[in-house]
Amino acid sequence: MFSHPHYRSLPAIASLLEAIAAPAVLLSPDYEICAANEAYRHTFAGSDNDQVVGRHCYEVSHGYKVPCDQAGETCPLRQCFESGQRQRILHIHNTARGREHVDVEISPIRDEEGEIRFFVEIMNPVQHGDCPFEQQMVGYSPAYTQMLELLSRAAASDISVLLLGESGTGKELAAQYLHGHSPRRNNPFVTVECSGLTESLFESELFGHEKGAFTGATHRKPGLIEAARGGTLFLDEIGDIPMPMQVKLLRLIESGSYRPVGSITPKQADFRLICATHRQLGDLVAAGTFRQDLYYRISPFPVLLPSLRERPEDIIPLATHLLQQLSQHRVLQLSEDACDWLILQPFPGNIRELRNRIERAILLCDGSQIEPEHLHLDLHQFSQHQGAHANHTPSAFIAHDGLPEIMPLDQLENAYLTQLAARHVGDNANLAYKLGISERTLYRKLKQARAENSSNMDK
Ligand SMILES: Nc1ncnc2c1ncn2[C@@H]1O[C@H](COP(=O)(O)OP(=O)(O)OP(=O)(O)O)[C@@H](O)[C@H]1O
Repeated sequence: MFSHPHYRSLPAIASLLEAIAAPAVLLSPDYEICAANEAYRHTFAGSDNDQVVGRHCYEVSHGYKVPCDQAGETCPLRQCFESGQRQRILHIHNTARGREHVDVEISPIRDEEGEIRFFVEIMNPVQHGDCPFEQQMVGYSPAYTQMLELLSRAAASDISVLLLGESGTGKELAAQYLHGHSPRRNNPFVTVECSGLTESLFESELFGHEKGAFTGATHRKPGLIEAARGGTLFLDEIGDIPMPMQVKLLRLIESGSYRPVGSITPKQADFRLICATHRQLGDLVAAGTFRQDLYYRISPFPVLLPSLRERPEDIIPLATHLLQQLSQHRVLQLSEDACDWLILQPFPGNIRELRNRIERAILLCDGSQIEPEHLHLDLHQFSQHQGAHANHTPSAFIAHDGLPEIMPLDQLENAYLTQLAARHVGDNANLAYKLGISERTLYRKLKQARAENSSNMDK
């Protein structure tokens, strides 16, 4: 197979591959694996060299029968061949440990005439095996993979990252990921929750204060900037910082120095900045409530975290991961019905809402299988009953103070079900799930409610 003159240097290149700690292969332009290092063999085929050499990379890494670009993915080898340059891309590989995101880096190897003869491909796992379980990020959808690729590109540098996304999409976890994959990972990761901080508290918390700086300052207190020295400062909900504090933050970012409250000597800061917000900062700038200059300073590398609605295929892998994480002393699994129910949910609270549902379901489930009824309990239903979302609440029986009028329970149920059924036409199965009853029971109750309503009208 390797008798062609181009393959003469193979043994030398193969032994060079062993000097690379990450999984690495030598590929031909026809996607054939010509040599593989120990780490690659261990990751993809146990330890037997013959199981990978001579096979196609797309077959071993992905289980595909055709190259990645013909399977709807970007193929790094093809891109490298066409551009003649090193390429980097995030791919999901089927390893012996399961599906994993890997940062694929591929470089061309040329002969004396400058023709590309081989490619060296190095695969760095994106998630370190030593990452604590609760900090592991799960997801395989294209929207999530694109986001993860941006994070892994930004992680190695010191660039300021702005994490944008709805509440519960994983912004704080993404900030921890950035820190954990950065050269600063052995130094502190310090979170500052910006919403609700007053100006004076913000200043003394962030910059620290000297002894006697204000009444009650009985000793010198180092601020969070000092605590983050050499590490990462994560400003969560930065869109909530009032204007006067924005000026101070801007000064800190621009000059890299700050003065503790009550001190005249400036101190040098040393942190990598990550900010997050669920707000549209552009709109806040337009409305004049967020400084444009600060916006530009914090957003050289914006990353948008997709909502769960945009990645429905990740709901079950996430639910399974959270179940494993939260039920450590029990062996629990999701029933098929529970999975079917979960993927129908809109999840306005994103992964945090999914997590809350799983956490409650673990407590409500006595057996070993989580069923839809364990997942139903819904905060929105409570708030609807409290009149918080009066537009979703059957108005006929809600009094001005938001509480239901006192009326016989069966009438209340009839009125409630009649209005719900009118709003969910053709969606009885989902409605029954949400109400925690079978579809047949819902049908029976609705029939009864309609009969009673019409007999009341006849009276
Ligand atoms: N990709 C993921 N894989 C597994 N768990 C995740 C993932 N993303 C988020 N989570 C979990 O979802 C929950 C919410 O995440 P996180 O607190 O990071 O969201 P957030 O966007 O910062 O929310 P908020 O805007 O409300 O502060 C956490 O329990 C987190 O561990």
